[in-house]
Amino acid sequence: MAPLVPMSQPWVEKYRPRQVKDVAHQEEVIRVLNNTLQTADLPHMLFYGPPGTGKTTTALAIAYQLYGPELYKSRVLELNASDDRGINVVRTKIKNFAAVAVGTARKAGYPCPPYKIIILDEADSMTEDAQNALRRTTETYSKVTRFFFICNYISRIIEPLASRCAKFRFKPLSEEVMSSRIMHICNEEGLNLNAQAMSTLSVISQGDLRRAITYLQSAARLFGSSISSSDLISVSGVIPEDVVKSLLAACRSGEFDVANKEVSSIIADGYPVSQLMAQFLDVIVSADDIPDDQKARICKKLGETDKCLVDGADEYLQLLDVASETIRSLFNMPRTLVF
Ligand SMILES: Nc1ncnc2c1ncn2[C@@H]1O[C@H](COP(=O)(O)OP(=O)(O)OP(=O)(O)O)[C@@H](O)[C@H]1O
Repeated sequence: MAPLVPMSQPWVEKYRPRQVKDVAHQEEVIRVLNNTLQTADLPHMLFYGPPGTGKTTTALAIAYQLYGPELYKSRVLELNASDDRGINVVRTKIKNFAAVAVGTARKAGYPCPPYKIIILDEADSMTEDAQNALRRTTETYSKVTRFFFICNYISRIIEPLASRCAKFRFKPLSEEVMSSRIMHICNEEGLNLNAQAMSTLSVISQGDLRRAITYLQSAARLFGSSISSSDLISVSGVIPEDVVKSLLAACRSGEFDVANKEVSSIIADGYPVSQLMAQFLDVIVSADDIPDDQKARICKKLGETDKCLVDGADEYLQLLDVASETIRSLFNMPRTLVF
């Protein structure tokens, strides 16, 4: 077995870009922000987009480039998902920090503007009351404090708050960008990842670089410096492709007993059904030989089943329901025809 790789710091932190210009794949956002950094006169900002695409990294980099290591701690307040998100935190912690004015400071190489920054990660998990209270706080203290709101879903940020910010959308990272960042980490950490493992990592991380780096570090910790595709699958909780394909093959047989046997075996093996459904959806959507109307029927059932699972329904019955509807769709059986 290859030697195990000693770990200390999480690699997502170790390889987090420190400068705005080093954030990959968000050229448009970075161009505008670099211009803004020249004047050091920032508006309130709202960064939104899928997970692991560089939103937090960009906010931290801007703050660092403005204040440098010495002033950073006193000028920047970071609040993330582990902090309380209710109205009380807005009335106390945020307000207390935002209200105190700061003067101009001089630190060589850093603009040190005369305002502070509050970075609110996962702002879309804040209650509506808290967001309303924040709206007033951002207005009242806008001369002395700038806010960076970070979220995945902009629709969950109340309009009066969103409209007070410059909005920046972060795109999911392309496979090439993910691969090049991963290659960089592999080179630095002395890891060996073949082309198949790289492609698997890209597929299972779905454009989320944080997830890709975390899987890579977990695999290195468990399997050493030579990492295979199956090592990555086993640390990711992703269901092996052949299990998903066997379920579809069983449905294609058109026989309920065959599908039921496959479903029972999947449940007995303990695979999480909601994850299986997500992967089954990908297989259905990308199947060239399934006509659109059949795909639509199966996708609708997957959506209904997903909701049932969230509400606590039985995994075996839900998976069997998906398999049954898949057979019905593939063989154009009317809904009333039940096995
Ligand atoms: N565009 C990018 N360029 C370079 N590295 C990136 C980029 N996006 C993500 N990363 C890497 O992934 C890690 C996580 O990124 P980050 O915390 O910025 O994601 P995020 O968009 O804020 O995600 P979330 O919505 O889950 O908070 C970073 O430490 C960095 O190593």
